[in-house]
Amino acid sequence: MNNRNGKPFNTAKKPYPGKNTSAGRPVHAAGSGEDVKSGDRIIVTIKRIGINGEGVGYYKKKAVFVDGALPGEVVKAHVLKTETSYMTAKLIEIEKRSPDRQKPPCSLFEECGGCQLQHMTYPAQLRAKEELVREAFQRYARITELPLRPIIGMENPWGYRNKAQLQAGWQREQFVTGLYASGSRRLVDISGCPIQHPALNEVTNKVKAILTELNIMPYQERTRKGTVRTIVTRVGKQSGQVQLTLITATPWLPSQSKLIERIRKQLPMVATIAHNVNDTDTPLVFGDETRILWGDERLDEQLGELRFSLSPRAFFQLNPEQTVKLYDAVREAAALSGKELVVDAYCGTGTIGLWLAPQAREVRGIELIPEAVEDARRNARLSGANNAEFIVGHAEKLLPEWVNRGVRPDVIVVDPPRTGCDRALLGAIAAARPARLVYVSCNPSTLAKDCQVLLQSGFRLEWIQPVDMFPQTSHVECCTLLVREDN
Ligand SMILES: C[S@@+](CC[C@H](N)C(=O)[O-])C[C@H]1O[C@@H](n2cnc3c(N)ncnc32)[C@H](O)[C@@H]1O
Repeated sequence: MNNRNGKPFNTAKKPYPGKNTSAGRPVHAAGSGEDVKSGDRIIVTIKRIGINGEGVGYYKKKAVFVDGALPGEVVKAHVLKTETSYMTAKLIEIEKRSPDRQKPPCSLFEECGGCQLQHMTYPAQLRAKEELVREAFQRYARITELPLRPIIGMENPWGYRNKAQLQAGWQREQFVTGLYASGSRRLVDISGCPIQHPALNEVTNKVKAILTELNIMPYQERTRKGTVRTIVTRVGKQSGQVQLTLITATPWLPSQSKLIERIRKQLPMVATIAHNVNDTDTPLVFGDETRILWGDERLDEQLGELRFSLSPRAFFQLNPEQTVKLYDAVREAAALSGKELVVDAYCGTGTIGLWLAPQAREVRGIELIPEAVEDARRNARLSGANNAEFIVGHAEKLLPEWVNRGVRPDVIVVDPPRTGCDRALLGAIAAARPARLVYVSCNPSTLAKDCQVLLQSGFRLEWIQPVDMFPQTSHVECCTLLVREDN
């Protein structure tokens, strides 16, 4: 099950301060020496924020995860589960409140699985994210003196998301769209999300109303009846145009021409209406087949000076404003002089490779999804980058093949999914011995684990630049520079 970042859902539950389900149970203070069982209440001092946005404290040296608690707070919590090395507990009462606590601006924060940190002021979120990176490197790479740069935050940390992916459902005799609640398949009806670009909220709501008028029903997993599974919208930051994709469980879309006509009339900002079919039970949002029903095949987007053209399924960074800052950090890390061969592994639509192409001799990108590679090639043409080529394949297969054939990149950039780099890829990087390795990551834990492997194969960690790509959530992106020890 994925959330709207296309990442696994946070399985932790949101807090319900004030609800006490353990009446009559003893309250233990930390270090009292008593054994704690599930159902007991404990008093914990929260030290930091965990990877899913939960508060982390310690009870007799055992980590306690308390959803909704903030660093510096002393909380009374109801123990839910005890394991050998950790416990999970539910927040009952805040005994000492953090000055960083705020009323979550979105009324759905407690229910919706999208954001984890709205109960924290933005400066505190940024500090917590730096701590997450430090903690990951301490835990997984045993590095305590980390060359961590201050995180780059946003001036306005709202309305930044350029893409919304909302599940369709049927509730109270109505067509609703929303996200699943944390750790469940319960759909939370969302008619306006404050971290999304306002155009996405408007388009989704109007499309939902048009579908209702035309009696086109949402698909329901339980009954396997209905049509529309997901409404995906993506907005171009410069143009304000919206690419709309309706994902259906059925191979057809009823009342198609009326649907197109009404969308065009009521939503002039929609530049593409696409239809994707997903009739599988997998957690993947998109199926294999996408048809353009009306309008442009691709959405135009611009990052800095570069122009991009995006097909409905292609990956593109969700926060364009912060992406420019992230890619600038990549450019600084790559320190190109014009003579280098750069490999951009996990290149998506070629954005990083093309950012670097003007300063490189040659760029080669590797990407698994053929449509994304087509987009990358088109983007290279749009940007006039005739020194960049993009190849479909697994990075962990292609790079080792190239290295075996004697290819020696000067700079390798990797930007893998949350699971991190494949071991075969890390081995090939070690064998290729690039002067610089730039590791872009959205998961500090896998970044730290992979860095530990790379540090053992002759690289030195120069710096890590965290960038807040997803304000209000617990996600943090990092650009990390590793250089060869012998350089
Ligand atoms: C985090 S995205 C990065 C995309 C791009 N660098 C950007 O900034 O937009 C990771 C990309 O890796 C691709 N991918 C996943 N596994 C891969 C693999 N084994 N080999 C090559 N690409 C892969 C995904 O399709 C996705 O486009």
